[in-house]
Amino acid sequence: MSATLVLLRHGQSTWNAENLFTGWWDCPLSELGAAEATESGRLMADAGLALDVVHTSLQTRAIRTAELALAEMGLSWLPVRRHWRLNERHYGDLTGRDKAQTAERYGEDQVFTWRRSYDVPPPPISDDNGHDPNGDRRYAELPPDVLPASECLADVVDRMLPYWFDGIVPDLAAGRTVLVAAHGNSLRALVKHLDGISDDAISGLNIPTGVPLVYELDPTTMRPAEPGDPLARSLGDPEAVARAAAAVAAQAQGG
Ligand SMILES: O=C(O)[C@@H](CO)OP(=O)(O)O
Repeated sequence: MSATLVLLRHGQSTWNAENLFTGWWDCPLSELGAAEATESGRLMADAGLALDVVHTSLQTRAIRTAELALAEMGLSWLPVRRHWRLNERHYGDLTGRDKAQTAERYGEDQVFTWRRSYDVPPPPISDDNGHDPNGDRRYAELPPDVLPASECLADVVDRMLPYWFDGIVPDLAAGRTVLVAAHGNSLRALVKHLDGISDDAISGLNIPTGVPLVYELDPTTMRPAEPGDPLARSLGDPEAVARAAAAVAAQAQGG
């Protein structure tokens, strides 16, 4: 018997559609994103996935994606738990900036380093940013020491893994089929752990919106029985998934 884990990046958000760095900013799904979320539910139902429990971040786009997918599956009644540790990577002072304009201003190499290097965080969010999410009430009880001002992927791995081990693994160990609805970079962090991807190689992984990734885990190790390409675990048309991943990679090309 294996333990089944489904990872789902939220559908396109309004800030994805506008090509803005989003991070912890709480924008909603776009109309297309809502349709992607519903379609992800259809894909999971067609794949015969009998979900038992759902985990989401504290961000509306992931929460709504799970709601729409579950509604499509007739599973709106499932128990759901939410945690800030599944949030998107905090984009620091890039939050709210246009990705292509940022590449024009600082160069594509610098922006690639900020977006996809493992251990270089963007500059910390500044007082004049205008889109500082940290004062939101949902984070009011977080100790100041864990509230980020900016995060690289290594930071996300460090703050996400405690929730993986303490919040999600116990569900899998109890034999539950688990859906995690989260974000491009919090899922890159989880996939890095699960598939044992190196710090260098993870920079080449881009996860498309609204595509479920299905992991069959060895219940002893809670790692995939067969490590491999995370996108090869996608439900849906592989060519469309590859095109969508390439489009994510290209979001920060200058004009
Ligand atoms: O803006 C963001 O928060 C993320 C995901 O949408 O973007 P990127 O893919 O550039 O890391």
